[in-house]
Amino acid sequence: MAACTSQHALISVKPRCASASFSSDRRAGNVRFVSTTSCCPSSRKLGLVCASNSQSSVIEPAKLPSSPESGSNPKKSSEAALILIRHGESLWNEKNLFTGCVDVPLTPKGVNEAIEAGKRICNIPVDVIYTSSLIRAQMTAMLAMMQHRRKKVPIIVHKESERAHQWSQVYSEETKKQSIPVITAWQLNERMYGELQGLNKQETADLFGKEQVHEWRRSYDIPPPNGESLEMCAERAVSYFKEQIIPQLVSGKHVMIAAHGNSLRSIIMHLDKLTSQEVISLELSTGIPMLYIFKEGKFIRRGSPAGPSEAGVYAYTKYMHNYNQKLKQLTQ
Ligand SMILES: O=C(O)[C@H](O)COP(=O)(O)O
Repeated sequence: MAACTSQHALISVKPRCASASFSSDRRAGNVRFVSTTSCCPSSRKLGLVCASNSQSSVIEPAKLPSSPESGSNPKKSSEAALILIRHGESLWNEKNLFTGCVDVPLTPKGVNEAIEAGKRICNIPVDVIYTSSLIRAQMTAMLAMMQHRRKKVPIIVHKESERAHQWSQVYSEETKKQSIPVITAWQLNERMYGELQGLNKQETADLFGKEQVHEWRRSYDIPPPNGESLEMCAERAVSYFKEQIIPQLVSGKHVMIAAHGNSLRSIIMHLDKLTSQEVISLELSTGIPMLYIFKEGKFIRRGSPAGPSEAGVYAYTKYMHNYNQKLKQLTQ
């Protein structure tokens, strides 16, 4: 099970919590604004609230989520899962270097984080995966999906040229049903860090001052030198989310997005209606999945799904519970 290793963790990764306070309403709970060095003290739940079997606010049953029968053509449903996951630790995270749009792979620790993340979401239906165009997000998505109980094969969709599209066609409907399309989009990339890319974060703070560097890293509208502010990053990431991903959820497809600290911060800011002040304190740990339920046009934050051996995400909704039952039958 992943642990709260980050000094600033959005999410409690303790699998069970005494109470649950799921809400997309930013005023409703003690979610998301966290800065602590201790790991998950129950009195100070970090960010998201975890699964609990005693969860009482169960969403009404809906149609089964995509199942083997529905294949790549899931039925229209009134409820869809949205999983957000920041990539696991990269080689430059490890070295404390500003990374931005530089395409750096995961460390072994990052690989493990992705695998652990996969275990946490292994029971949640996934019909389509979105990742950035950067390898660390793609590795994370793939490694996480290797853990999924449904055992569908994630396949990157190549549309960069007509030939790439043609040459990657699959000619078996059955095989297609056993696949999950992975759509890569530069719009989900990390914010472009401009002239900070490749610099050491600590040395940059020593040189320019802690406050200045914090402003570059966390303010909403102040860009680092020749780079993107969070606002600029949101312009492309949130537009993409609205134009490409929401329609999938509306059609009942369950979506996973593997992306980056800042592209996801901008999406969460949108989902949770955070102000530009509030988003300053929003921190995402590497490799921790977050779950939202999309229902009747609204996003309901569901916390970090617990691992397979703990109280599962199926405690959240009957809909998920039904999917889980079906999955059990299939994989027995
Ligand atoms: O691009 C980077 O350096 C990190 O992935 C995110 O950096 P941040 O914590 O400074 O936003």
